[in-house]
Amino acid sequence: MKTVIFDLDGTLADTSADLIASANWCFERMGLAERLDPVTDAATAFRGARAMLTLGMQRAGAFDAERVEEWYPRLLTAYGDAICEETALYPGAVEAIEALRGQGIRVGICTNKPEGLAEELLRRLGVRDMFAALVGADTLPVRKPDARPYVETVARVGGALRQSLLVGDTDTDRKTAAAAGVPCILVTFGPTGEAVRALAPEGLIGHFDGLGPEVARLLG
Ligand SMILES: O=C(O)COP(=O)(O)O
Ligand SMILES: [Mg+2]
Repeated sequence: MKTVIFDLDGTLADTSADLIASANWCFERMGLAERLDPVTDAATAFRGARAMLTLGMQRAGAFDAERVEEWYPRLLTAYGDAICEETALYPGAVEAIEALRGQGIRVGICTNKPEGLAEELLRRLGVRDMFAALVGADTLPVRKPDARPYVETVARVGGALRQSLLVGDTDTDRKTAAAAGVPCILVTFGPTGEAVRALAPEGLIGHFDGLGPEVARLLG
């Protein structure tokens, strides 16, 4: 009944370039000269569509919360049209997940990407069938860091909460795991690097090679 639940953006896949391209598509149409950078603004991309819109508007000195909400669905539509141009799974992700599955460990995805976009991306990456369940930002009325999407993902893969953990990349994942009362492994290969240590996760991995040993240590 051991279960490992994965975040998607910034954890399983580097989606930053395609996310930022969709934000820049919006800024162009909004008449803003500001553009986000696919490398230096990657951490903001992993915080999602609203975070990217907010940053671009703030930098342009044109932040407007209503305008963020107005452009949010447009950004998602643009993103959905070009969701897998530059996006790639992180090295070793497939092998590490297959190894967990080979040990009978259940695996699922709990993401703050809207469910339809997450389903589409995983299909394009050819890995949707590896996961027994996927819960997205709009699957339930609440999203991470609320514990409910995580608890629901564990239930949908047929796992037991007390023998589960979350692998993620941000403080949202760390808070979600804490709210659910389960361990959290954070990845250090993303744009925040070793600084994720400050979030005091129960485990850290710098490469997917390290996942199996960390899961064994934390779930026994
Ligand atoms: O789109 C977001 O807000 C982040 O998505 P994630 O939860 O898969 O990292
Ligand atoms: Mg993430």
